[in-house]
Amino acid sequence: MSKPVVDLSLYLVIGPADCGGRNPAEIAAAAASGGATLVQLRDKQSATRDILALAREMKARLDPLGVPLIVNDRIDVALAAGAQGVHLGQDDMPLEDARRLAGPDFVIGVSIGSEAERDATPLELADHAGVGACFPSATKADADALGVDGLRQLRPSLPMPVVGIGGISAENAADVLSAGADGVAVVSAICKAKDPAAAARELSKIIDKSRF
Ligand SMILES: Cc1ncc(COP(=O)(O)OP(=O)(O)O)c(N)n1
Ligand SMILES: Cc1ncsc1CCOP(=O)(O)O
Ligand SMILES: [Mg+2]
Repeated sequence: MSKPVVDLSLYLVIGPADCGGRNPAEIAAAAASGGATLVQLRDKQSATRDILALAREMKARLDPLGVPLIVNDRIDVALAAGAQGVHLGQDDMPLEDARRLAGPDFVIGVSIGSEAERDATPLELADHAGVGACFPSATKADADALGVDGLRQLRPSLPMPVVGIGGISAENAADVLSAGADGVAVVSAICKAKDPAAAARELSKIIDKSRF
């Protein structure tokens, strides 16, 4: 097996808490059909076996669409579900341990929110970085907002592809890309939309346009 190709352009981060009672796996599949290029299951509350069951359902729906699945925080769940990768923040499992457990072909994303976090991270062990919060986020109220200027400042010192995250919407996605991000990661902009596929299509158009 070789390392899956990951396109960070439109990265949906999603879990039961974001979906107002709708099925996260259905929303993820709708978003993928609308142009989401990568999906992260982020469930901070459910029992392990429920997270695993949801990861399996998501993977079964996303595989036929060619969209990889990343699991937030839980490398055990990611491996058990056969997901393509894991996302680890600064308080999660250290990258050295994750890489040793999962091997070279597993996709590992890391959160970077400041120069200090960058300096404390073995950057060579991560495949990509989530940088944020770009803007204040109701989804993760404890995340300090860097602003696009913070992203612009950090970007040149990060040797891997970067996705901006936090408070990103159709109104500001182009600013995040012009600050140097390779893609945008969103929760609310898709999960809270009445029509998640249409929301993904709109973001996807904005991303395509801002590349030319
Ligand atoms: C793509 C992406 N970037 C950053 C994060 C945040 O990770 P973390 O700091 O570990 O916070 P939690 O999401 O675990 O609350 C992310 N999940 N995805
Ligand atoms: C997981 C995460 N990490 C930094 S901000 C954030 C939440 C992003 O959610 P939203 O797109 O709704 O602001
Ligand atoms: Mg985390």
